[in-house]
Amino acid sequence: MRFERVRLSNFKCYDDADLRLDRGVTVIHGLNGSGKSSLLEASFFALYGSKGLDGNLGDVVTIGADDTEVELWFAHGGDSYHVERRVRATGDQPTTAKCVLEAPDATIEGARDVRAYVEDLLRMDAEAFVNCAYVRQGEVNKLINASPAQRQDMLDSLLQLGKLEDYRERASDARVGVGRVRDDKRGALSQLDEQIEAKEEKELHARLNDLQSEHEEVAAEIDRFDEQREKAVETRDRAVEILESYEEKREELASLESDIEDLREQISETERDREELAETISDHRETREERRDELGELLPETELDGDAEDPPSPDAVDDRLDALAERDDELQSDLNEVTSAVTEHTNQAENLRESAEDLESQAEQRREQAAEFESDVAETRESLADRREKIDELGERVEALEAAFEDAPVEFGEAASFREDVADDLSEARETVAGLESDVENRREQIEEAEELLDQGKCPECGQDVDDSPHVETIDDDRERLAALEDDLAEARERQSALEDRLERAEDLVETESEIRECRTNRSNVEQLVEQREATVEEKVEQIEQLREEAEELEAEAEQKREEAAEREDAAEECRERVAEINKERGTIRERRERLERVEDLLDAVADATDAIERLRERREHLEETNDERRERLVEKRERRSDLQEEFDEDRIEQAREQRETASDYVEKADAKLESLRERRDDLQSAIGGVENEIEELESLRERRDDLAERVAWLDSLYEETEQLQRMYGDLRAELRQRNVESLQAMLNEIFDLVYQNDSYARIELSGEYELTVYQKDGEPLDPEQLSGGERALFNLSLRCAIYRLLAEGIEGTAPMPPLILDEPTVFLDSGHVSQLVELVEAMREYGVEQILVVSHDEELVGAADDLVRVEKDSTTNRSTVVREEPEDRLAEVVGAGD
Ligand SMILES: Nc1ncnc2c1ncn2[C@@H]1O[C@H](COP(=O)(O)OP(=O)(O)OP(=O)(O)O)[C@@H](O)[C@H]1O
Ligand SMILES: [Zn+2]
Repeated sequence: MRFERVRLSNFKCYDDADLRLDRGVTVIHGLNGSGKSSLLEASFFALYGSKGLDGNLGDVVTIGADDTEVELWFAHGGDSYHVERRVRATGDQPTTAKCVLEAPDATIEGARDVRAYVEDLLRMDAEAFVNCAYVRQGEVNKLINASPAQRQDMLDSLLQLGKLEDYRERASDARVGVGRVRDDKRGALSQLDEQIEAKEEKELHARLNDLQSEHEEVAAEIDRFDEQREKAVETRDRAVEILESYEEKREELASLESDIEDLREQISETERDREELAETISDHRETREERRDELGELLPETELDGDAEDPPSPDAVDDRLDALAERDDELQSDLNEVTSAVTEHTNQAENLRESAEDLESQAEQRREQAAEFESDVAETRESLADRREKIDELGERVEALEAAFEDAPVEFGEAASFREDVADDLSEARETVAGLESDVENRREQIEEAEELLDQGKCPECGQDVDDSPHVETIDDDRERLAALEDDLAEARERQSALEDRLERAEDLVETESEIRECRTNRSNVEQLVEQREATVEEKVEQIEQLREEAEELEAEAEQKREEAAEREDAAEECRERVAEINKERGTIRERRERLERVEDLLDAVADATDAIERLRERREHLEETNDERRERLVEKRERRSDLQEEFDEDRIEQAREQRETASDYVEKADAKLESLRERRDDLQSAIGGVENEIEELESLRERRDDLAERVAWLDSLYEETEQLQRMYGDLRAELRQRNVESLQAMLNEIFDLVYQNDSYARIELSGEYELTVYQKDGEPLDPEQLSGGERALFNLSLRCAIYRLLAEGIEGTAPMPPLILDEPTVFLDSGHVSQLVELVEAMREYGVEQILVVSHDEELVGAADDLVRVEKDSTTNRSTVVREEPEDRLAEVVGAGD
């Protein structure tokens, strides 16, 4: 078994640490308190949980943190495993919040199950692990101080010798159990013996003999009495028989008397019945005659053949009745047909009359409509004449207005544009007049100013004083110009007024033009209206003609309908006559049928009477026969009675009575005797049965006793076997222990020799009772507790390694051993012994230990490592880290430092 990797989080002084571990020797080094031991403790905790801890579960959680996580990967027996635990320290009690072990074949959850699985896998619990593989810091004296018994327990459990003890105890339990059963059976056996003895004392066979001989005597006496009794019974029975035969005869006589009386009575009763029957017959004959008379009267009124003496057969009457019924049915169906024909014809006549009326009223409507249209046409024609006058008027007006354009400056239709042109010219002319008026005004003012200046002697142009008047010519020019302007103005004014006249004329023309247009439109509208009206009038005239034609047609149709209605009416009347005929015929048929039915009844009555007469006559004859028979029987019975009366003998009867009494007395007495004898015999019989039963019981008791004795013998031998087995397991354990003790002692001596250099001690002895003794060179024994501290450390190491080897060699292959873990093994050792320790580690590796983990800060041990792990604690945060170092580098460093 080998640790492959351990990962921590918040475990004691670690925040997070992840360390890979290889085969061979790994040395973990670092300063005191840096966390080396904690690293090993964590791995151990991963495997065993709280059982692997010295202290409280909560102590492993970093102070101030909520929870810690530890994961360990390890290889075992060729498979890989991974176990993970999380401890939560919040709340009152630290708890395992998670615990999972992933094995190749399963995943185990829960602290208890995981621990059980690990114990089973490694075949050791936490205690055993510590004892063989994990030498904890400061536990140097643990094994040395232990008592031999403790050592024995420890080694037995490591070597699994405890199992043998279990077997031995089981064998012992079995032995005790068998012993208890055997003792029970023995008790039962002695009880049986006692019962058998008690039964034998009763001398059962002698008693059986006595009872049997008495039984035989009683049986013989019973036989004798039986014989006597039988004879008496015979005598008695014979007497009884005789008496009984006489009794029977007496009874027969009595019954004969009563029979004779009965027969006589019956005969006379039957004769009375016959009288009555004769009367009934004559009644029936009378009735039959009456019916025949009535038939004689009725028959001639029917079409039937025959008379009262030779009446027609009922079948002939039936045939007649059937024929009449058939005819009646025919008439009935005819009647139905004719009746419905009456209804049909009447309905049709009614319908035809109605439609004639309807047609007539339609014709009337047509005529009224035509008259209405005629008056409409007359009215329309009058209004048309008015309209035509209006058209002529409008034509004249248009002609009058058009005359205005004959001497006009423009053609019809151009008046509007003409007016526009004139208006434009006029406004131009007005502007010209205004412009000229203002020019004239300005010029006049200028001239007046110049004249004023001139009057004052100044230049009219520049306002300078004028010596002579050089500029006077200018005023004259101006005056000329003013005159010209005034001429222009007059001219312009004339043109304006001419244009004003012309505009007036243009506006008149525009107005005339629009009036002409209006008149024309009106005329064409009226013309159109007239045209329409004329068309309407024509249409109406045509309609009037058509309406009148239609009225005539409708009237003709109505006339036809009335004729048809009359025809229907006639047909209905015919049918009604037919109904009357049918009803009459049916009346006669009914009468004839009633008559025939009466004939039928009478024929039935005659036949019934004839039948009754015949039946009654037969009955009367039968009664006569019966009475003849009875009379014969009466004669026989009287003869038998006189015979019996002769046979009676009173003496013989008396004798028989006496014999019967004597015999009966004897039988009674014999019965009483026999009863007491039989009782006795039965008592004897049951006494014999009881004794026989007891003898049988005795036999079965003897059989049971034999069986039980056999079983006790078998239990004895079984008890012996279990005893042997118990002893064997005990011996085996002692033997195995002895062998282990010898091996362990040899290994212990070998290893101690290897590590202990001083020559003080000869050998170490391990006794069968696990006493440890160290022998000095001079042969003096020494308790290991008396050794020096360093010697004790070496002794302890040797013992642990020896145990480890013993186990490894003893159970190699089946359960690979855990890593050998040494925590601070160099404490108490001088430098020389440290070298020896290096040797021991080497030796253990050579013995085949797969993985050795050593915690030490000793340089020499560090030098011997395959892998080196340094643990450091940050002094400010107080948190530890792990680093893997290369041993060569370290060596070089050490060498370098030594220079
Ligand atoms: N729950 C905890 N939280 C934080 N720190 C802890 C906790 N428990 C213990 N420590 C600290 O962790 C350190 C670990 O001690 P450990 O025994 O692992 O050291 P070491 O390297 O083996 O020392 P030495 O060489 O003296 O044996 C100690 O300094 C201790 O104070
Ligand atoms: Zn430590």
